[in-house]
Amino acid sequence: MIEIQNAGKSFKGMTAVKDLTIQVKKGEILGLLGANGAGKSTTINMLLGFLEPDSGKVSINQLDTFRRAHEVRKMIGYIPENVNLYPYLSGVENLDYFCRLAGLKYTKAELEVFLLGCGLQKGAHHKKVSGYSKGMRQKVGIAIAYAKKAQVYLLDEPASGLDPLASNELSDLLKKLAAEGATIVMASHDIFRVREVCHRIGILKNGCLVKELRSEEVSANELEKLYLNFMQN
Ligand SMILES: Nc1ncnc2c1ncn2[C@@H]1O[C@H](COP(=O)(O)OP(=O)(O)OP(=O)(O)O)[C@@H](O)[C@H]1O
Repeated sequence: MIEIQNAGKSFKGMTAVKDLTIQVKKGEILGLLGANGAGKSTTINMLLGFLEPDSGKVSINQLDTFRRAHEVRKMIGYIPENVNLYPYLSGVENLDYFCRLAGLKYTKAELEVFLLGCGLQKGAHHKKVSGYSKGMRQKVGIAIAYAKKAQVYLLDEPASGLDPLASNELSDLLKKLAAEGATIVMASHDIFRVREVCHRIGILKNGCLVKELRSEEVSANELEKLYLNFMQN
């Protein structure tokens, strides 16, 4: 369970996140929408324990994400917009390498099951990652988190630059992970994708949560109107 309670963060006197309170339960997907500079990445960086909030509390499973960063990060899978992998290693070799770094050793067959479970087709498993599309690299990134048995997935702009099919596959994968009990936060500019994949949506503006709603409460068009209204006023 993710708990952000009245968290604030400024950089050189400039507010990035202000009095932010959000909870995300096990099995839930929260989408964070907001314009450039709204505070989405700062929120994710506080959850990752890279940034200490100036005020308030940020915790995952009741552990302070900054003070207990080492323990907290073991529970987290972080998937940035561009997943960094070793280009001259295959998908299986990358997964094996990152699992070993985390102290986990799996057989080749087990690694392949993780990759398949995250949607990477068998034919790609032993090909060099340098030839992978962005969507394929993302699947490996998620497989790394999955193999680490991450309880929390934090995704920053995951659908950006993905073609509709890859983006749709990513949505299905996130829904599957949530159904298995993962807690997921996804920062995005993609209103339609967020509406489609997330259970709840938070709209950030100038570091403040200006609106929180359940996806089922609005159609994609209504969400877009609502979002634009907040951005313009
Ligand atoms: N390390 C930093 N040093 C100084 N200012 C920062 C730093 N990180 C973020 N900021 C500022 O904090 C504010 C919020 O930035 P943040 O990156 O969290 O927004 P965002 O919603 O993720 O934006 P984007 O959609 O462009 O990624 C911005 O004004 C940004 O310039």
